[in-house]
Amino acid sequence: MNEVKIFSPATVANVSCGFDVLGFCLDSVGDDMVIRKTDKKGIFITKIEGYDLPFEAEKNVAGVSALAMYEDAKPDFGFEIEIYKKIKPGSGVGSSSASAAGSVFGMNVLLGYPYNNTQLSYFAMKGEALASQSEHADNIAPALFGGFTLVKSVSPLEILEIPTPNNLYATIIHPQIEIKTSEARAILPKEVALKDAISQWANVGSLIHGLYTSNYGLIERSLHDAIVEPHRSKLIPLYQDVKTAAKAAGALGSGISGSGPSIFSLCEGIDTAKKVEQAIRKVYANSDIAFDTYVSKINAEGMKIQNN
Ligand SMILES: Nc1ncnc2c1ncn2[C@@H]1O[C@H](COP(=O)(O)OP(=O)(O)OP(=O)(O)O)[C@@H](O)[C@H]1O
Ligand SMILES: N[C@@H](CCO)C(=O)O
Repeated sequence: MNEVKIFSPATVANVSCGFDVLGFCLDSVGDDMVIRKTDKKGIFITKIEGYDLPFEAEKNVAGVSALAMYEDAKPDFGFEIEIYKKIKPGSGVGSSSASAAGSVFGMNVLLGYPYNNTQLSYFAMKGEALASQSEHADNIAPALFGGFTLVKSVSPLEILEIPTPNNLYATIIHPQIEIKTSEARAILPKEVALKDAISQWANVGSLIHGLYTSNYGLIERSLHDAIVEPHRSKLIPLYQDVKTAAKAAGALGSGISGSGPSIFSLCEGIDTAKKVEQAIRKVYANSDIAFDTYVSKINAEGMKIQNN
């Protein structure tokens, strides 16, 4: 095979209590990418559609992750990358991760699958670091593995797959303002109070238990963030109003998606997810901020090959 077309999904990182460690994969939104072998050695980004992003491999997250893998694999040919970007950069649903993970996923297919998903996550993390100025894999892991993932450690990289309850849906609202991950990280405190840390790790443990046992009530009681949300929520207009409206419409809970500005709500059942969508649309409809919304099943598969 000389060319592979892929769907590279959007993802939600943090999931309220799991800053930098938890994430899940979305089904209804993602980028398309084409990766092709070339006779000329090296990594070449030859097409970018949708958003204005750098073509130089060293300045594009897709190129940085591809170069990291290329230097390890040392093939006697090169790769051309085309990016059809649908996920707005800086939207909080893993735009940079979709590109960073997509390029290495496609290259791995063309190389005959020498790397497993954890090794691919390692290369993708190098690309993600260009965007956020820190190595974290909470968007990359769900994009590559699908479903919910927990990044137990980045060094050495260890990723756990968490089962997804069948009837769990996500509703996303994306206010059209840009928040750069690097800036949203810079405002976070360097130290946290012990009482907040206790509440946070209790919630991470109980959320994982709720996901394993499809206990929606426990998932609901675990979707809290004592550490990051108090700081970042100030960057998102109408954030508390969205949370309140989503809860009143039946959501299990809501939180900042990644570093924002998107806000996710987890819901039991598609009907509730759609009701939540209508409710949160009303919050922003009364403002002068443009927004879009969507409902997505949790994508258990992650990246998809689209070749016939
Ligand atoms: N291929 C790419 N796709 C998206 N962003 C890229 C790419 N290459 C470089 N970038 C840069 O990365 C930044 C966007 O990444 P950032 O992590 O801030 O947003 P995000 O991925 O949407 O957010 P989050 O990680 O919170 O979900 C922008 O500055 C953008 O120019
Ligand atoms: N865990 C990361 C996700 C965004 O890349 C953050 O919240 O900064």
